[in-house]
Amino acid sequence: STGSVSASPESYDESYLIPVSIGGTTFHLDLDTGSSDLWVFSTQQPASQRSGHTAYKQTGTKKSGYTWNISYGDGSGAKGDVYVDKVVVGGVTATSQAVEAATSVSSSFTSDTDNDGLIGAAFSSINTVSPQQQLTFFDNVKNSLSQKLFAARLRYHTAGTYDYGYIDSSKYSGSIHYVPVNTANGFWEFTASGVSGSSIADTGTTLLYIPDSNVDAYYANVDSASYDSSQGGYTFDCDESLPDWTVTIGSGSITVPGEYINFAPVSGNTCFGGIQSSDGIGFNIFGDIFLKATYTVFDQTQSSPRLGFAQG
Ligand SMILES: CC[C@H](C)[C@H](NC(=O)[C@H](C)NC(=O)[C@@H](CCSC)NC[C@@H](N)Cc1ccccc1)C(=O)O
Repeated sequence: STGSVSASPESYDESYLIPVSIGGTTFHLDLDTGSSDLWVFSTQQPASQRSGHTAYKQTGTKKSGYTWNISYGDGSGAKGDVYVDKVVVGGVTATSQAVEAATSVSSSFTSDTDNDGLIGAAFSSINTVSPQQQLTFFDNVKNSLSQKLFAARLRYHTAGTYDYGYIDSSKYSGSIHYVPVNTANGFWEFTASGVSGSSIADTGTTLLYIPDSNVDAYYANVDSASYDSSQGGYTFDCDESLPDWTVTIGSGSITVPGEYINFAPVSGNTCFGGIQSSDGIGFNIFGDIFLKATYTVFDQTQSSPRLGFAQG
């Protein structure tokens, strides 16, 4: 089988949401290659905590005694219990998917009323369900796919797609360049030339986080840029045109247009940069600012997983 689903950006491309059918109800979820839990808002939460969200009514079979509890790098988190239900994404069906129903979520999830939860697409080894870890949607369906892969084509300020089971050559230029993935930490982790340390491809992270030295070198070419500790990152005049950022990954290179690196206004005519420091995180994070310039293939067709990057 194959399938394709639209990925619609929230304002400023903060995140990209896809329609997911769970037990016949459609939820708008953040497909997140940086985590491995499929969780949704549910009627088990206080009404005030789920106001404005589509909530799961536990249509599936409860996995008694199973719980989950996840924390994210931005300090947000959620927890709850576990059901098994039918999940459909872009026409691709998992008949018995672990659906993690929230009993509580942190305030940033409550306030983002476009988002009804996350569908994790990192490796199942970091799924948080206890006493037995559960498989991601991709792990559940990959054997049924024509090819064991999915591909992200996120776009700048407009809807993109996630393709399942096939590569759409109309969505990129040049060729796809593949690099090996280290799965030891459960992420789609790879090495990028000229960027020290390990990097992860994370569709669920908004910005591009790279080491201080790379960040400083980039903004040295932006006259109005400075590090603003009150905003927690580099800011600059919204009207200043920004240089492109190019990186070599394996045998290919990807260029992020400067326009994409103006993330959003923070106050008046001051804008917040899409490139920020990864120091203190433990990984570089190639989030949406980078991914929206690419066609990225999350590939398990070989004996070991690999990532493919092409210019979008
Ligand atoms: C503080 C938590 C650390 C980062 C770690 N958690 C993780 O690595 C989790 C799985 N992944 C994440 O926190 C990040 C990757 C961090 S790099 C280590 N990706 C998922 C995140 N963007 C999902 C999200 C989407 C929208 C709003 C908020 C959050 C842990 O549990 O130990």
